[in-house]
Amino acid sequence: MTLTVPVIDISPFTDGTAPEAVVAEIDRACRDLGFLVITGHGVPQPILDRGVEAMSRFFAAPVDTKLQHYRDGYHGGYSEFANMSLGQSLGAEAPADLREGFAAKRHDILDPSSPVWGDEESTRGLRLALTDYYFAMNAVADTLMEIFAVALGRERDYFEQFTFRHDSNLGVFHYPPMQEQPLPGQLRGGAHTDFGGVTVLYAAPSVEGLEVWDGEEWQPVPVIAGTFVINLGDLMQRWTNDVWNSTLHRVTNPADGAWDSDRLSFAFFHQPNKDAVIASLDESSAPKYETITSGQHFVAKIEAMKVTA
Ligand SMILES: O=C(O)CCC(=O)C(=O)O
Ligand SMILES: [Fe+2]
Repeated sequence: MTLTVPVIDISPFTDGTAPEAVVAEIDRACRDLGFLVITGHGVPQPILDRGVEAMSRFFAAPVDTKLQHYRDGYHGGYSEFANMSLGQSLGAEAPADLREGFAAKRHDILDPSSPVWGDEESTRGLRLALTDYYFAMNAVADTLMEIFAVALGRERDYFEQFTFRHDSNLGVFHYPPMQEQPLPGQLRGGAHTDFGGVTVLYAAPSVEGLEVWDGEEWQPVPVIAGTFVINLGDLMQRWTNDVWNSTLHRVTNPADGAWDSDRLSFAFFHQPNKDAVIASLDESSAPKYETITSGQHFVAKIEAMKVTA
């Protein structure tokens, strides 16, 4: 049987009309590919639109302007085109991804003088748009963690103790129009699994390209305006002792005739508190992994992804 990416309306959980049904559907999806598309998430469209508008303007600026949002040695802010390789996180050499990005963690969002904002006066609009966006995603992640807790046989608020002072990363990625033939195997985003707990991805309206490996072939993730793609990261797979899955995915290049298209995506990588102790939540199986903190797990993963060539 081919596993698919289901589309799940989560509003019956939040409004209390049919929480068990939502929990059961999400548990199923997490056991299968660990990928799902959610509707009924309650995030107002204008918050998403403002984020898209602010980040489109940001990426359209000259590189010199964007580099004002970068400081050597500081994690976050602007990262130039093709300086990272998602594929490399799997351990082998892989070509750089055909994208540029911008990243902010919660401590950046809360600090107007963080290096990620560059010249605060001219970029205040960007900061405010991303602040609203960030906390909207935080709320979606909190709801998902409640659903996850119930699905894993815990109280609804179980994960709060692990996430209350999280410093999750919001990554915004711009995949520019293709200028030249890519290197062999070079993609907009190489095949990888996400590292953390759960990712909330918004890729509408410039959507096409995200694919998930179902064990046999690459499947396109359903593209539906106003929805989020949710996927589990490696930390959640480990935390559930492999009962749930973190699955390989990638962003493909546009077809030959569509090279002038660009693509924008927002990925909120929800990560538990740095000091959260991750030990198997599955009581029906012997633990397969050592206990680790969320912070240790993250650092090990991120180091592997840097392009060294
Ligand atoms: O841009 C996308 O649609 C997905 C990007 C992604 O998977 C990632 O950055 O982890
Ligand atoms: Fe990813």
